[in-house]
Amino acid sequence: MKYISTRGNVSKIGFIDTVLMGLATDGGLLVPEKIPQISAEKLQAMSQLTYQELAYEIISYYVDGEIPENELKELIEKSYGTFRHSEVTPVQKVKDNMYVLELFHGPTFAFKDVALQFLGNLYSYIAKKTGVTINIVGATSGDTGASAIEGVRGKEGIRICILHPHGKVSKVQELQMTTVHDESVLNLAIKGTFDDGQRIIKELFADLEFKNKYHLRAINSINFARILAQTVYYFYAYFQVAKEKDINSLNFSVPTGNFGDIFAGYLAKRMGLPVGKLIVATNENNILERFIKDGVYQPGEFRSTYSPSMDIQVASNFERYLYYLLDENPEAVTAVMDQFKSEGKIAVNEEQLRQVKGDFAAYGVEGEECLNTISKYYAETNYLLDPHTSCGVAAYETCNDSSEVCVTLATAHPAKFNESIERCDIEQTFPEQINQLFDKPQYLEVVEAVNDEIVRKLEKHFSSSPLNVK
Ligand SMILES: N[C@@H](CCOP(=O)(O)O)C(=O)O
Repeated sequence: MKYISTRGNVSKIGFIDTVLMGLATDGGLLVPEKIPQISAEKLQAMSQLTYQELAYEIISYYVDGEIPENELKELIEKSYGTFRHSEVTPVQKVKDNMYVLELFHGPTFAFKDVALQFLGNLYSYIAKKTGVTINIVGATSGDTGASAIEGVRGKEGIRICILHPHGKVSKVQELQMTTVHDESVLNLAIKGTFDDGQRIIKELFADLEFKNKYHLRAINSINFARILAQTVYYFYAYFQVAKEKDINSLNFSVPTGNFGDIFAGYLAKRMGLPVGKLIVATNENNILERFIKDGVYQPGEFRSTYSPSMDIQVASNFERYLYYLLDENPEAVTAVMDQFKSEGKIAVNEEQLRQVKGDFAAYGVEGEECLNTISKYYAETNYLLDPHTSCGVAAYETCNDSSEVCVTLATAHPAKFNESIERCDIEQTFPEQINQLFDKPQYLEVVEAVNDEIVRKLEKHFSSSPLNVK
């Protein structure tokens, strides 16, 4: 399996180089040259596997022998050994034809752990095998940061710096990131939005001299390994639902801001998983919803919402989808992305819009609807949704036909967003790991969202005492 850039100027690199490169050196995103196809017989055989066995099968297609079988199995075992649920990502039936896929049983109570426990161990493995330096920079709207830090903290040869928007993440998200006291971890709270942080990260990666000098690595979903690890739970959910229901295909409703999680579902579908509708659930920051409905991709005004992890205007993985929408033509992708840079918007033609509507449905939750959905499901089913999952459920209610079976991705535990849960007059019990955070000191620096200031901080952090790789 080889990987190429959506913009055509990186070709035929292997899996480990793809992980290390993060953002493609031509500014595009890395994708597999060919998407592996899984036959119906193979799917049948996979349906009986444990989560870890399934992860091995799926990830193997993409690693393609670059990591020996026993070592890859060990990486996977280690990554999911940290989860609190034996099934890793269990499926719960909430109503007839309506399930949730609980992705929050990892160390930081968010779906990001599924990929970042794996990526953290993978980086550590690569560092030990090859001696390369792993200096991670990432941007977060709340969940990726804590999960990435948890994935790499204490691992030799790895340093990490996370940018988060100051005052725009939940209290628990902030504490999860900033109570980690470790010389390899730097938390920068930027005076700006997640989009500012994501733009800065992409600009740093595009500065190849800086990227190479400081060995920058990505943990955001611009890194293909993130998408890959996230495809596994779509397969797992399908097999779990198929055990109790006769289904020909399954719809998924996916709360998404950066388009990574839904893109993983799109990839699973293209690999051969019988996925029906992929429902994009957003909040008032609804660029994705507007694109899927009208074919125009144009950032709107930033809004702080009850679901802060999705407070995103420009979705990183959108370019990966564009690549497939534009018939895998890198010149066309480059032209469209150049147009986006110069004009601030992209518009697809009618035929392409038909294709988009065939691939996705979308719904953007406005205002109190998020809280009302939490209250309604708590009252009717006793299931407590976090505000992002609530957007997913509201989108399911709007876009799913009642005869179709749908799984909504429960992307985080409600304890991470008590600010919203309290507004519903619901008192929840915090898991002990979250309770403990409130007594700890915090370590963070507040900075302007400007490249120079962040570059200075990174230079200092990444030049600090060398971290030994054993
Ligand atoms: N919602 C994310 C934003 C970053 O997305 P990623 O999937 O590219 O890491 C967050 O919680 O940080």
